[in-house]
Amino acid sequence: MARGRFISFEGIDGAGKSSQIAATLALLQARGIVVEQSREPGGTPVGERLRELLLHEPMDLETEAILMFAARREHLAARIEPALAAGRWVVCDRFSDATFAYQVGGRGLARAKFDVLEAWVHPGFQPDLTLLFDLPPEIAAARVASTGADPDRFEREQRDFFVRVREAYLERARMAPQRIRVLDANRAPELIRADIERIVAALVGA
Ligand SMILES: Nc1ncnc2c1ncn2[C@@H]1O[C@H](COP(=O)(O)OP(=O)(O)O)[C@@H](O)[C@H]1O
Ligand SMILES: Cc1cn([C@H]2C[C@H](O)[C@@H](COP(=O)(O)OP(=O)(O)O)O2)c(=O)[nH]c1=O
Repeated sequence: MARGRFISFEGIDGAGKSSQIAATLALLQARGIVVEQSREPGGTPVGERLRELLLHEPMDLETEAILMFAARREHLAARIEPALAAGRWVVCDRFSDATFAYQVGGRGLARAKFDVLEAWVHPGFQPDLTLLFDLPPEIAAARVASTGADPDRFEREQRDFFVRVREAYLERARMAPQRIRVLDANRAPELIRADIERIVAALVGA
């Protein structure tokens, strides 16, 4: 049986990932692919409990980075690896590129420490495809505000933080241009969906 594929969605808060993830799942299912949806931090009982802490409890930066990777280790072991091995695809809202962008880029975690954690938790493993939703932080912030939901610890950060997060995402994309596809997220949802359909169709056919 062919191994499943792992697709991650990335971008600053309010980039518009959520609705496009739903459309992508529908697209894959319409092609007969069995696909699981997940998210980080989260995706497992342990991971969801860590998510509660990470999103709401103030903590030291290195603690934050280690907990992100602890949740990820559990996610890989309990969910992602078994699904891919059984031929199922996994579509995930965020993965390690988010730690590079938020903890290294946004908060200033030493890059060498990120590299150690990443090499420990998933040596040689990366998503087959990452869709990076790129847009100016002020537009994303207006979208987040318009939802009226209570902002979490990350969403409460100021513009400068998201400028750094965005730049780190783009730097990461330059390091892995085959895997990370940058989408202009400051467009109508239908246009973004059309790009995703094209990119995902190529992966299905590959
Ligand atoms: N392309 C778009 N143009 C304008 N508004 C959008 C677009 N995509 C999403 N939104 C809106 O922006 C808000 C945040 O979108 P969401 O998908 O939750 O972002 P994310 O999951 O990346 O944080 C929602 O209210 C959503 O309806
Ligand atoms: C996976 C991950 C997420 N995060 C942050 C980014 C987001 O602000 C937050 C949760 O992500 P997300 O699920 O996108 O938030 P929401 O449900 O509000 O759309 O966690 C990191 O800082 N580092 C990471 O490694």
